[in-house]
Amino acid sequence: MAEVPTEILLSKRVQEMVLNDEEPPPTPYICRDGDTVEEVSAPLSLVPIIDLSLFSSSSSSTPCTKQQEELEKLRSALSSWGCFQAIGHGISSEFLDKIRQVTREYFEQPMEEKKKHAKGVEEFEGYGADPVPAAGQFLDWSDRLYLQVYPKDQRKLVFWPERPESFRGILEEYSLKTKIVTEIVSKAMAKSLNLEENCFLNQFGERSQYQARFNYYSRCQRPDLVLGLKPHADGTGYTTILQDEEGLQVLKDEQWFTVPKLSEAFLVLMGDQMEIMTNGIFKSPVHRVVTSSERERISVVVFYTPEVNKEFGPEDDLINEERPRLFKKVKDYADTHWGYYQQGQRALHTAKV
Ligand SMILES: O=C(O)CCC(=O)C(=O)O
Ligand SMILES: [Fe+2]
Repeated sequence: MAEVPTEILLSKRVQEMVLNDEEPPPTPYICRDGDTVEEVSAPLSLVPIIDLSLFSSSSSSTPCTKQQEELEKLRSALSSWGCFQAIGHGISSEFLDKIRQVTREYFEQPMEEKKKHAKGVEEFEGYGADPVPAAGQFLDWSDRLYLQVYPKDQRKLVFWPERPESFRGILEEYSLKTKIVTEIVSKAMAKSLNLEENCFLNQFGERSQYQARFNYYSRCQRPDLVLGLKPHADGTGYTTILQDEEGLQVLKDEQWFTVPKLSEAFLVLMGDQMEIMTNGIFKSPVHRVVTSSERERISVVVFYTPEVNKEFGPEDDLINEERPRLFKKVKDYADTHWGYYQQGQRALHTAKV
């Protein structure tokens, strides 16, 4: 088969190729041949579950025993896995189903409808795929809609779908609700490290960034050859991920652990910037998405990142003789991260002292 240039492939959607029966996947998507790392399936994978409802009465300065136990569980989860499944977050299961449903409806629309919000191959926002990666890097077997949500004055509404009609309203509501959850999580993370509860919120700043990414992972005839999303760590502060089917895997102890499907939960996953702020105590885990030959998968991801141009670094109280400073103060780390990501590499070393 003749090689199709990457730019041409990226101007066409994976979903389109699957619907047109243009499989097996073209070469730039083939990245798994000979992949030998062990995979641990969902029932056996013990991704920690944390009940956020135990933290919401956080005004009290002396946490009760149950809260204290959950804080310890949180600290241990983030120091080993770098992620946890959040329950008790205050967002109803009906609403989570609603956003999953509207995401599916969005992607199931005809291609012309989605292409109304298409991004250029070098842009971030809008409907399409990631910008063209560095030469020799693989392409992801997925399609996305990527939107800046907060600060509100940064929204580019031209990319916000008008169909399904309920889409914008549901995204607005989901963003407001996840914003509240990130406040609870940020405070709980601080308390779990015996820090002042607002310290991370202050580091993220008043104009912290929320980007929403809606992912559509088409089924693939050869899931053994492609990945929905290549292995990477997030360049964010942290990320929340709502899924409707299994497919996300987190690397721990040199094994891929599948994140189990829990309809009432979403995954909270540390990005590199939380690893920096906690002086390396919390881990930003490598993760990836595998595809299935039987069903497609959607996920709704919110990237939560410190405000643009704001310097941040390890909390002073986490630097001591036993744990010397590991990271410098940095700013706009997400940009550095992106440059490395496009070459299939991590950027965390650039922040090391
Ligand atoms: O779709 C998922 O489950 C994970 C998405 C992800 O890791 C990302 O968008 O960075
Ligand atoms: Fe990610």
